[in-house]
Amino acid sequence: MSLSSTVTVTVPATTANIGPGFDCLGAALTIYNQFQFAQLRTNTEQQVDITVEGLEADRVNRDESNLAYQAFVKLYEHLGQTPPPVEINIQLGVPLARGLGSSATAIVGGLVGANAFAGSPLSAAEVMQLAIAMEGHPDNVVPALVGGCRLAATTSEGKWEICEIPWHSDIVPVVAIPNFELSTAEARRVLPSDYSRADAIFNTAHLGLLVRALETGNGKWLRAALQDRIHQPYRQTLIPGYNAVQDTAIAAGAYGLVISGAGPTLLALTSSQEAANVEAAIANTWIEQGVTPLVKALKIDSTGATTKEA
Ligand SMILES: Nc1ncnc2c1ncn2[C@@H]1O[C@H](COP(=O)(O)OP(=O)(O)OP(=O)(O)O)[C@@H](O)[C@H]1O
Ligand SMILES: N[C@@H](CCO)C(=O)O
Repeated sequence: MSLSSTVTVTVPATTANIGPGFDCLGAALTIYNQFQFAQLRTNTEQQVDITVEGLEADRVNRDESNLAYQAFVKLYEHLGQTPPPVEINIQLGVPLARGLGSSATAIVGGLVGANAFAGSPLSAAEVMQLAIAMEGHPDNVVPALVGGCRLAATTSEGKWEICEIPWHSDIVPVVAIPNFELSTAEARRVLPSDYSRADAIFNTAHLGLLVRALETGNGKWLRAALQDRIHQPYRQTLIPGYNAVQDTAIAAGAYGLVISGAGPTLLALTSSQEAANVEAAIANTWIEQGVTPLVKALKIDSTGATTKEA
């Protein structure tokens, strides 16, 4: 099998949970990270040479602890092979630790890059299983790999069943990315380990309604469906100004506003008509609350990770 000498993997950001879909629902967004892998020619024991450029580049590790490299090694370990020495160039467009799936881009980039580098021995489904195992939950890595909005559920054999959730073209995702980080680990620590039957029923009903609302574009359903009792009530306190921004976004015409992934980015869903109003209202209110956000209307990426080999 002929092996590629350079592999470039482009991976979209993702927004996970979307209100009631904690740890099972996520969508790919039109912001991207790029990971380029090339053979490292060296006479030393050096295994990896990492360069990072773009947004917040100085915040990413350049040693063997780098998550994209860890994923690269993981795939070779899975194959029972020693990973080759590799040069990795990372171009960052997805802000780090903001609830937009930056870690998922690194995991997907490393696994997909290693698989292509090794001559594609694993199927897309096998790469997906490895990615979910590395991230610990499917809601970022699955849409990062295959694009679109995806619901993931385990089968009785413990595998993952992935279902595409159609996203109505008039529902616009607006992200408000604040100027501070919140690690997923920290945002998971504040969650309880048990929930009441009432909360379980509440989220089951709202997730069902959300799936239908996303598909049909029914605004009345969407307004009700974005409520959640599993993670948001516990995480809101980690995000200054959350309630004020939510109120103002809804007053400006958003169907609702939720925490993107583990936060602190906030995600408003709105119609294309109201998107500009909602963007301005969120930005002004969060600034009044002392937080400087970057607010952007995005689209759903329908492709997921793409690979170029040279
Ligand atoms: N491009 C990258 N290359 C290497 N490591 C990365 C990259 N992007 C993120 N990481 C690692 O992932 C960490 C952030 O992961 P974390 O799960 O806390 O946030 P997130 O993935 O951005 O948010 P969320 O999971 O809520 O969407 C970073 O601190 C860094 O260690
Ligand atoms: N479902 C995850 C997404 C962030 O990785 C969480 O909310 O913790």
